[in-house]
Amino acid sequence: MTTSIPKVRRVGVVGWGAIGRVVGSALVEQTIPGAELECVVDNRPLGDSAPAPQVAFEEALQRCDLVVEAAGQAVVRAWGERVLESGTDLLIASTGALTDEELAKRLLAAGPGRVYFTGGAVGGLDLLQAVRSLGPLHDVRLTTTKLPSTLEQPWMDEELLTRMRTATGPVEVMSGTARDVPAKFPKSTNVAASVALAVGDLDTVRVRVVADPGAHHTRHVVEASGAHGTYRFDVAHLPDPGNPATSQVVPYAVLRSLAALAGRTGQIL
Ligand SMILES: NC(=O)C1=CN([C@@H]2O[C@H](COP(=O)(O)OP(=O)(O)OC[C@H]3O[C@@H](n4cnc5c(N)ncnc54)[C@H](OP(=O)(O)O)[C@@H]3O)[C@@H](O)[C@H]2O)C=CC1
Ligand SMILES: O=C([O-])CC(=O)C(=O)O
Repeated sequence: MTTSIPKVRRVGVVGWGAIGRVVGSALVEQTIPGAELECVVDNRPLGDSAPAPQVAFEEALQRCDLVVEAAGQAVVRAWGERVLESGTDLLIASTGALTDEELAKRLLAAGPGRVYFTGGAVGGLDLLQAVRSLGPLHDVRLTTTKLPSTLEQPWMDEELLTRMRTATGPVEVMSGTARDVPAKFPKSTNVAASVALAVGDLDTVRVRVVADPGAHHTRHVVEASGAHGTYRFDVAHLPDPGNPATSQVVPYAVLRSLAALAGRTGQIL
């Protein structure tokens, strides 16, 4: 009998921010058996603060067999297909990029690398994806509530900005579908696209974005119903102290995804 030597995934982290730093540091500390940090890609020179070589994206494709995108939707658009065509797998955090359905189709068709999406800040996606096999979900709603400052966008007019800045309670800042909302809040509502990915339709998912000065926890409530049941997932996360637009749990969701990709046994799939 021959014993096969498990392959160690050589991981490149793109984006050395709230998510990337925690993911990269955990990989260096070998908390994910079968995965190690090979290199880091970021806009800014990181100097000694990165625990692995900082390289250009092209070099990361030579060195890695798995790239974690933790930089933003623009990076998925600019690099997604090239990563996959180079034979490197890609784990995406900025799922909001999938609201571009042409891009989503191209990513799913590209290879030989494989594309994956982390569940990120929202729960229940596995169950919604399973339920979808029984038949479509007719009514899917997501309500995301965050601190007003994390939701301010360049396209907002003075009236809305003033309303958000002077709010003493919850203020609805946008309602729309998972097709519209992640493009308007690219760093803050990727969860809407993640829910749409699970239920298989951007337009079915109705999204409300609420700014609340009392939202010391970021809250995502997913409610769904269909012929086979009703579902409700309600999460409240502490925000990352350095980047309150991102919940503290998100890098750990990425690490869980990496553990599954590295073949960790006992993993909940
Ligand atoms: N699925 C989910 O639940 C969630 C997804 N996200 C997604 O993850 C992304 C990262 O989140 P987070 O870590 O909190 O963000 P941060 O802003 O803390 O970090 C992102 C880092 O990526 C860098 N970066 C941006 N563009 C590029 C580029 N083209 N090439 C290399 N580096 C780049 C940024 O540099 P600079 O600042 O100079 O631009 C920054 O250092 C978010 O933009 C969001 O799209 C976030 C939270 C939840
Ligand atoms: O971290 C969160 O709670 C959600 C978030 O920023 C996103 O969906 O982009």
